[in-house]
Amino acid sequence: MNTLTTVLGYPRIGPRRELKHALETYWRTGDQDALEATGRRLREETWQQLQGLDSVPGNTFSYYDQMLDHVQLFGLTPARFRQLGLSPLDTYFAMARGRDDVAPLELTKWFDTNYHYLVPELDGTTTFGLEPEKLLGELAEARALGVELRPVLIGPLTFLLLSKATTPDLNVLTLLEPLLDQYVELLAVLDQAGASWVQLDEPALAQDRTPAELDALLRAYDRLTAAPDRPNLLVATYFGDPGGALPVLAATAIEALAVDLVSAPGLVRRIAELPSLRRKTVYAGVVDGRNVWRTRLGDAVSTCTDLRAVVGRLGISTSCSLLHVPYDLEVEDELDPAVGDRLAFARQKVDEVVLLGRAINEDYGVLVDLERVKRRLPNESDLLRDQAVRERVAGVRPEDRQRVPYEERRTAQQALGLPALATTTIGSFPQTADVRRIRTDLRAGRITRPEHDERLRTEIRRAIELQEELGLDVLVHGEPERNDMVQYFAERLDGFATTRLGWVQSYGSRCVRPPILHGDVSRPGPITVGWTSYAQSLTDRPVKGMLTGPVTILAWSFVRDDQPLATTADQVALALRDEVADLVTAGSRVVQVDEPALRELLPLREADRKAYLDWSVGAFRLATGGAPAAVQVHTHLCYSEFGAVITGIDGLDADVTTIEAARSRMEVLGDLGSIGFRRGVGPGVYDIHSPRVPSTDEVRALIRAALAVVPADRLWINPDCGLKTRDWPEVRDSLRNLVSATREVRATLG
Ligand SMILES: CN1c2c(nc(N)[nH]c2=O)NC[C@@H]1CNc1ccc(C(=O)N[C@@H](CCC(=O)N[C@@H](CCC(=O)N[C@@H](CCC(=O)O)C(=O)O)C(=O)O)C(=O)O)cc1
Ligand SMILES: N[C@@H](CCS)C(=O)O
Ligand SMILES: [Zn+2]
Repeated sequence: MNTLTTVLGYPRIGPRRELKHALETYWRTGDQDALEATGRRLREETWQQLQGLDSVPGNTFSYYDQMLDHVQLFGLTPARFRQLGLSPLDTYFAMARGRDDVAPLELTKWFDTNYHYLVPELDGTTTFGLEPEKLLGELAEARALGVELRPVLIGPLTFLLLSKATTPDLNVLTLLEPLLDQYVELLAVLDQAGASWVQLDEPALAQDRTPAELDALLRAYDRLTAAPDRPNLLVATYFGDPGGALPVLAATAIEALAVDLVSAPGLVRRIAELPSLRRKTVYAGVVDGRNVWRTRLGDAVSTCTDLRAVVGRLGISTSCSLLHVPYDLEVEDELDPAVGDRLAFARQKVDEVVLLGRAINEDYGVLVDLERVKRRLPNESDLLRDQAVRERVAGVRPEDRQRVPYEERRTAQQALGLPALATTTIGSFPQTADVRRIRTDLRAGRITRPEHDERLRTEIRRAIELQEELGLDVLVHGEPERNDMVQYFAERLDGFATTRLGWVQSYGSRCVRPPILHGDVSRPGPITVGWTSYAQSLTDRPVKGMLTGPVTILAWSFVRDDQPLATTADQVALALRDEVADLVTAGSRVVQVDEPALRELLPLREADRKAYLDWSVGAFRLATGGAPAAVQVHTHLCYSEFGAVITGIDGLDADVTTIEAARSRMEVLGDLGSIGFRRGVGPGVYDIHSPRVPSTDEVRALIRAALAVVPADRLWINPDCGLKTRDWPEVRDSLRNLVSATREVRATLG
């Protein structure tokens, strides 16, 4: 039987971020026709690019987020949005972005990736419905172009487990049966509409699952496969080994299973032990959907050949959706060929899948081509090696990761003269179109480097003046010189390459261009010192030096896979350690090292977490361990639930930790309390994800809630995260309220 080819999903933001631009225009002008036309065009282009595959995934397009699409699909729009009386599209965007006094759905990390999804809300009164118009419209649209789609849905178990119970004590699994009623109906509707396959994504199976959850999985797929009118079902597991869920799925009557052999190559052996899989199609996810290295095609062919021997029918696929990689390497005309030749983006990965399919189907000519491609791949030892960096990492001593005890530092830092409930912000100020234009103008040669620098200094002056006027205690320079908090550093470190158009969706219309960490990392010279010193020269108040930490730099880059992440993290940490030293020499008394992604890289399974926290916390401490006692080290975390890394956060040993908390109404305080966190902490009191200006009353209430857990001399008052996505008027008003609420509460302290 011939081997089948597919990919599990595709990017949707557009090769030149067409969807981002269309969305932001729509939010400004309300031109729905233009937005829909862009959506249609992007879908058509995607289907064209996927034509060479045996099965083309559908429903990979979304105007904002696939989980949010399922909220509408299953009639789960919370009442506070329905009451707004908006059109379906505007209701959808209201859930994503909030509106006036209506808070949006929570935004959180999609597993251990840098993609963020909106969290569906469930409560004791939840009832499900079915609104399949988007899915049906797309099927018809594709069919008119001669393309048959395999609609991709989030599987029922993952959907429930990723949702949030908004009433206490609701076990979301109790909603499985009524939700399955809707899936059964949906399958019938899709069957009726001519879909012969449906893909159900169950990435939650890569996490530890309880027996009750595995039982729910069995019930779910027994029920779905027993549905009278349904397409064939492909269940996709990815981001890791599905563990105990593998035999459960194998025992159900699903027709096909997709497994991620990049993150879990050992699965081939486990699959061989399950005779029921000899009657199913198994898709081998051998092309990495999350990293940009070319597939080692020869190795992939051997893996696929091994798998083919133990399953009913072999399929070849990507390890997960290609949502997490950029569109097309071909447009990257500025990449060093020594790096570029080792890469494959989404389009190239589709070609790899097609090529592998042909090779497995015994086309020996293709195998010869494969070998040629393989030979062109540089040998791992050709990676940019820097002996000095390797020796320095090898020479790191435990004391390099250790500052003097906190109490000694606290005494030394009293020289900063900060009040109780010290106020600060997280770093960035609005990255307006004008600020971005400064960089674009330099790049296009419209302004000179000195003009560029002067315009940035003007931005810094504006940020410092505002902070002084508002009366903040520890200031920031506002980061106007940075395109992105990771890319900026990557552009200034050896061992990284950056792309021109390698955009990857982070959330909604927001994108990032993850740098490519391809060799040994070192710092040719100071990176941030000039801007920070300039800002400090404008004020007597302390200005924070502002760096991105080693774990976050790794998490938000595409990282070499030929050595342990721990080694790569230490290389980055040493570069940052030198930057900290230079900042201190230039007069910085406070240095912040952001680690918003500390939670993100946390392994999905408990058993792997300790080792991760050891090296990640160690890298942060190596970056900051050289700071003298009198220098106050801050760190900042956001975008996550922190419970699972709370001991890691403690282990960072930062003097002050600012952390997202406003959206979750200070949930993190419970976690900090549970470990007896004893250093400075700033739980966010201003939700910066929404344009809403928090009132003084609101901020005061959050400060009071925090004071119940953290004493005033260790409590910091700050927003949840940086202000780069906000406008100046909102920022001014919000920070004014933040400072006045703080002053009011301060006045009541004994
Ligand atoms: C904190 N977050 C971050 C994550 N990952 C990162 N790598 N960085 C992060 O900051 N993950 C978790 C969160 C996710 N949050 C965000 C928030 C905001 C953005 C964002 O705003 N992204 C921007 C792109 C940023 C950027 O690289 N800008 C460049 C390029 C600007 C540009 O678009 N230039 C145009 C020309 C414009 C002109 O005016 O002429 C062009 O090149 O065509 C820059 O500023 O120089 C976005 O627009 O989406 C991301 C993640
Ligand atoms: N210093 C960064 C942290 C974002 S997580 C900022 O303020 O944007
Ligand atoms: Zn943040």
